Amino acid sequence: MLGALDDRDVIEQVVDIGAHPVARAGPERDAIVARVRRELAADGCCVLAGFVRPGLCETLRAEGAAAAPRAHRDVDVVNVYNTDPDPTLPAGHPARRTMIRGNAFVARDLLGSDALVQHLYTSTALQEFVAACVGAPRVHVLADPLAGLTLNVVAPGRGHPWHFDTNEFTISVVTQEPEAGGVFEYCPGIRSRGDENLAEVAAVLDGRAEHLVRRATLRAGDLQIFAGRYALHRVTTVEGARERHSAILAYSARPGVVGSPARTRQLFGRLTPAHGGDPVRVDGLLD
Ligand SMILES: O=C(O)CCC(=O)C(=O)O
Ligand SMILES: [Fe+2]
Repeated sequence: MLGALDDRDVIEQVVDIGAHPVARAGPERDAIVARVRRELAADGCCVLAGFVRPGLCETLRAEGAAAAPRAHRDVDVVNVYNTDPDPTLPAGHPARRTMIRGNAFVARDLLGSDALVQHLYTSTALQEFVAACVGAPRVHVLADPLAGLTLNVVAPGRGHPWHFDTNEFTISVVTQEPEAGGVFEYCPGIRSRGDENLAEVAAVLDGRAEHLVRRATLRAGDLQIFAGRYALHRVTTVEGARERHSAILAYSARPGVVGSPARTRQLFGRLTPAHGGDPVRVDGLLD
């Protein structure tokens, strides 16, 4: 399908670089970076529509669909922070609100080492572009062999409930659209490094804060850049017969980021030797 891939070629072969000239530094890439930064500053979210070449969208979809049965499909009871229940917290605290997590992740090591999305994830050119977009000197793939790159599988009748991400920024590509539902909803910047903003988080969970909720239309092959550590977000219930699949490419400005053992077990049902050490964290928030 793709010839031998030198790193820079990945972007040129996979991305519709006519529409999105992001492969090399220069004025054209700068213009896209400026747009992404504007949208991230205003909204915490930017969608580059038609990022993947149309001819490769079916490859991405088929590779995802082939991997989807390997998702860890435990239906969990979670809170927005994905932390353990803490009965010492006051009754109105958002961490005490539980939800059903109906989505399931395929871990990176089960996606197929030669899948298109693996090449995209490790592409230096994509990382340079992402770093420029998020204003970091560079970004790193996670040191986590499971969570760095995942396929998020949301089956009909299920949703991915409100949550915050562990990493500051996430890049994602829907690889298979649902027939209906499965909408990405988010509340940009609802919390910050120093402020959990518990009252508004609770209001969103209670459905009392529609004014804070935005919706992104994500079509297969679009690239979404999303500031998910500080934005509460979810995928609404998928309707119709088809699963919703999205590839989640997690990067961090800090090297060595690995998920906590508890979260890793929750998401993937297992640990690897990489999950033994002291986790590198980017802030002191609840999760
Ligand atoms: O599948 C998506 O579009 C969002 C997934 C997400 O929020 C996550 O994996 O943390
Ligand atoms: Fe997320």
